[in-house]
Amino acid sequence: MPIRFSSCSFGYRRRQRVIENLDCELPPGRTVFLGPNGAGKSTVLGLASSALSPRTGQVVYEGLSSTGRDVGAYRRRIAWMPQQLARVPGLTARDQVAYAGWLKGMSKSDAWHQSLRALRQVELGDRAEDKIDQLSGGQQRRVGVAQALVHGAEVLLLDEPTAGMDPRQRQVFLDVLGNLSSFVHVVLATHDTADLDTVYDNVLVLLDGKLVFSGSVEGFLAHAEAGAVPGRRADSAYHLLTERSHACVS
Ligand SMILES: Nc1ncnc2c1ncn2[C@@H]1O[C@H](COP(=O)(O)OP(=O)(O)OP(=O)(O)O)[C@@H](O)[C@H]1O
Repeated sequence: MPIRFSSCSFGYRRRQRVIENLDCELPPGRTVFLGPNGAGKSTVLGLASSALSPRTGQVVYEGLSSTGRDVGAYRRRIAWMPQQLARVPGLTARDQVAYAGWLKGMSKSDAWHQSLRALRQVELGDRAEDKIDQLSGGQQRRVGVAQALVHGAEVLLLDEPTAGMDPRQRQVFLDVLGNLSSFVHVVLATHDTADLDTVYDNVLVLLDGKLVFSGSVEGFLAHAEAGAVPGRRADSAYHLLTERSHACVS
């Protein structure tokens, strides 16, 4: 599936360069996207979703460019859940999910029908008729995942979906990920390295807008300190990779 970045640069303001000449692929399967605050993860996901347009270079998914005349077809195949969910107060959870489907080009009746399926997928079928602002923060994030799932996209880009979830909600969410069809590819930005080896296939690590690691979970964990206990290997690998790369950059 890969979403391919070719010589991509992007900044939010003139002269700002958050991403510079990025050449990389977001791989197929389940990918966890790590990096410190401000590394540029949300920016990369925004570019991959086509919500942001690169200043130079291009982002391509299966021959479709994220900008220009391909953008509609590109967006139908890729779903994005940003960190800040756009909630419409007064709408029910189901209205909100159906609306997201309609925005992606589904007919009203199809979006309405599929919205309940998507809410059931995130275990919120019984809350479908509740107003969105009556749900907890973690439940609202699961509604956001349902919005990403409603139109049957091939790629889900999820930006810190488990932020603010309690351990039970987080487990529900991880089960949802585990139950997705193998035809759905996921790239998930997070600071959470727990259960990395049981949930994901691939790891990306971004630092100052540059990828300092892209590979399998096993390849990533091989960077851990020799003595790291099993539950700490992911943390150890992350810290060693980012510290080493910082030393190279500075
Ligand atoms: N709307 C914006 N306007 C100006 N600068 C921005 C904007 N959004 C992000 N930035 C800057 O771009 C850089 C990358 O931010 P980004 O949100 O992509 O990082 P991140 O890795 O997702 O961080 P976090 O883990 O904190 O969510 C940061 O320096 C940030 O200050």
